Amino acid sequence: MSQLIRCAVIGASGYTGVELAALIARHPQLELGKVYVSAASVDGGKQLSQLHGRFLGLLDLPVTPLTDDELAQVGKQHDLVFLATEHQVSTQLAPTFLAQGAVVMDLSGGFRFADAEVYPKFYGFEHEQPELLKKAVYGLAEWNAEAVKTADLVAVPGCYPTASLTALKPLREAGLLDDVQYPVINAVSGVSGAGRKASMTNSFCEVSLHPYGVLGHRHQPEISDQLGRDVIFTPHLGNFPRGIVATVTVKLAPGVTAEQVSQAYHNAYDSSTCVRLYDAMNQTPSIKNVVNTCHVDIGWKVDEANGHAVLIAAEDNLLKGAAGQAIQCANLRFGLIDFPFEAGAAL
Ligand SMILES: NC(=O)C1=CN([C@@H]2O[C@H](COP(=O)(O)OP(=O)(O)OC[C@H]3O[C@@H](n4cnc5c(N)ncnc54)[C@H](OP(=O)(O)O)[C@@H]3O)[C@@H](O)[C@H]2O)C=CC1
Ligand SMILES: CC(=O)N[C@@H](CCC(=O)OP(=O)(O)O)C(=O)O
Repeated sequence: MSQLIRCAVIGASGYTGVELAALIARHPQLELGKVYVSAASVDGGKQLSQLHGRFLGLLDLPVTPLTDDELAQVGKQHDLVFLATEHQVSTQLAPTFLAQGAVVMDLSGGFRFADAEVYPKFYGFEHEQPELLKKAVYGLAEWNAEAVKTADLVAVPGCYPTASLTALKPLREAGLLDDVQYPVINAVSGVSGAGRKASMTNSFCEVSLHPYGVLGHRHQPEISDQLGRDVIFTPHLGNFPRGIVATVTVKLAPGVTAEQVSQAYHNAYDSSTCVRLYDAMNQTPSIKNVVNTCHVDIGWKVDEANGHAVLIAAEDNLLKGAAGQAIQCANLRFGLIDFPFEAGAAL
């Protein structure tokens, strides 16, 4: 493919949006077109690198307010539109860009469920595009690559589901999990997981380390839906900026050995450039090893005597948990190189 794919980012001043813009700007086969904020945003017209100094020299371009005039053009002027916007905003914008002929990658949860009934219960709004829910493809890149290759609307997974599903799916698909006992997922996220907008719960003096969304977080149905079985999921907010560690306790099917578990991971991921395996936990996956990368690191340990295993996944919530996975999906959809995973790629 010689022609560059022209990309727009909606919500570019946000934490995932700016990471997307930076990945696109460095991608040899993508071209960064316009980057947008809401029509009335206080940041309209400012340089992206003025809002995020880390990208000075790379993202010296203004953020454009998404006015009605702009809205009428985005999907005509770009081949690919990334939505790094809040869930309901994404559901309102996606149909317009699709109708204009663009491919849409949505980082929100707005299209992650085929069943519209999930939305009032877990997202607090009625979904107004139930027909699009059936067309959207869940963009867990290592598991849905074939479907992503032909999708016009990709629902990029949530950050916690990416870590949890990457750890659990190899065992589930290989039939190694016990049928009765729910996998138990405890995960800790850095504060950027909550976005850039100020709020009391995310303010410096309020954040310590605490669970939230207990038995009611919207990522529980997302993980269960994609895994094909119920789980217990408890997220925690930690006092660091970015990264997620998910520690998952599972009961194994009767007689499953450590060797079978190891084999399932290698079968699933040996050809993946994104997933790194920590065999036998000689090292423990940690945020330090994945932050500012697009990798998800997986470790595990099996106790054959009691039939349980502990699985650990670590990722950068803004990269493999959001923008990096969106770029993986764009690579699949447009038949591009495996950037940013190919040798020598710098983030
Ligand atoms: N943060 C994370 O770790 C992850 C986030 N996600 C999802 O990705 C999406 C973006 O998250 P995040 O980057 O954290 O969010 P932020 O709050 O950091 O950014 C939101 C962006 O959207 C813009 N925006 C708000 N309303 C509109 C609108 N009507 N039209 C256009 N732009 C708008 C905001 O700018 P302004 O308000 O100035 O217009 C800002 O640029 C969310 O759906 C989130 O759930 C998914 C995985 C991980
Ligand atoms: C720390 C924190 O607040 N994290 C966010 C999850 C971010 C994410 O993955 O976003 P989606 O909403 O797109 O699924 C939360 O728990 O709501």
